[in-house]
Amino acid sequence: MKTYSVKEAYVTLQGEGAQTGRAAVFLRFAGCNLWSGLERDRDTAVCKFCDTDFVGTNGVNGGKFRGPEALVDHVSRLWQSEGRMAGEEAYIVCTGGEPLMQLDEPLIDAFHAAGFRVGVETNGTLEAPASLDWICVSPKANAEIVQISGNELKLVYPQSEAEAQPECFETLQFEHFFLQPKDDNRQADNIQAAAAYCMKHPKWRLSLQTHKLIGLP
Ligand SMILES: C[S@@+](CC[C@H](N)C(=O)[O-])C[C@H]1O[C@@H](n2cnc3c(N)ncnc32)[C@H](O)[C@@H]1O
Ligand SMILES: Nc1nc2[nH]cc(C(=O)O)c2c(=O)[nH]1
Ligand code: SF4
Ligand SMILES: [Mg+2]
Repeated sequence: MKTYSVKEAYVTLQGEGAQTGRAAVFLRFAGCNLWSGLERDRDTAVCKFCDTDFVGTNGVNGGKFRGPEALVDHVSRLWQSEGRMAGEEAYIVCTGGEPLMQLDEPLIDAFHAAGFRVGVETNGTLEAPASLDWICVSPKANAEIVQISGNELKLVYPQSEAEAQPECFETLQFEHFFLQPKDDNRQADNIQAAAAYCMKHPKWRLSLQTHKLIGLP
């Protein structure tokens, strides 16, 4: 039976994109195909600006889970821990790392059977299962995008490479287009640049990482 490696899992509010403010279990899978996660490899990685520790299974509520049922039980317990009910608004966001390295149809089916709707945050380099309820693709320069449709495209901005400019993505099949300012040592400038771009190009909306503003994980 397949073993899922989870860095951490916790209930928070979705901080980004069109579902901002929605309560969800964040399920962070370990590992990514665009960076080892080790600081010594950052400069040579395909994706160099990651704001996340996704290495190993030692985070809060992390671990290895044998088979879909074990992981669904774990997530259901977290969702129900503060009186939230299984059912209509139960929501899980699968992220990472790159969740599509591990998230498969049997796991999505099991989440659905437990009453969850299932979203994913992906870098778009792997095809997303069609049974997902919400697909957020965040393309990265120098990484071919194969998942070219979904609910939202959320581009970290700015990325200097020509193939990662907003214009490259705006004909893809998404309902929402967001620019998310890159969180690095130039964050204030990046916010201003993203805001200016959105004002000039109304197809794009600004996605601030609102969880970071209010101290949520
Ligand atoms: C940590 S990634 C995990 C999911 C997937 N690997 C991906 O890249 O979409 C979650 C989201 O955070 C965004 N992100 C990562 N580093 C960021 C940073 N320094 N500033 C702003 N957004 C960032 C990603 O682009 C993605 O939308
Ligand atoms: N609150 C909160 N919202 C998020 N939306 C996407 C996130 C991610 O890291 O995938 C994230 C995250 O790490 N925390
Ligand atoms: S693809 Fe996502 S998880 Fe992987 S290094 Fe980039 S931002 Fe981080
Ligand atoms: Mg995050």
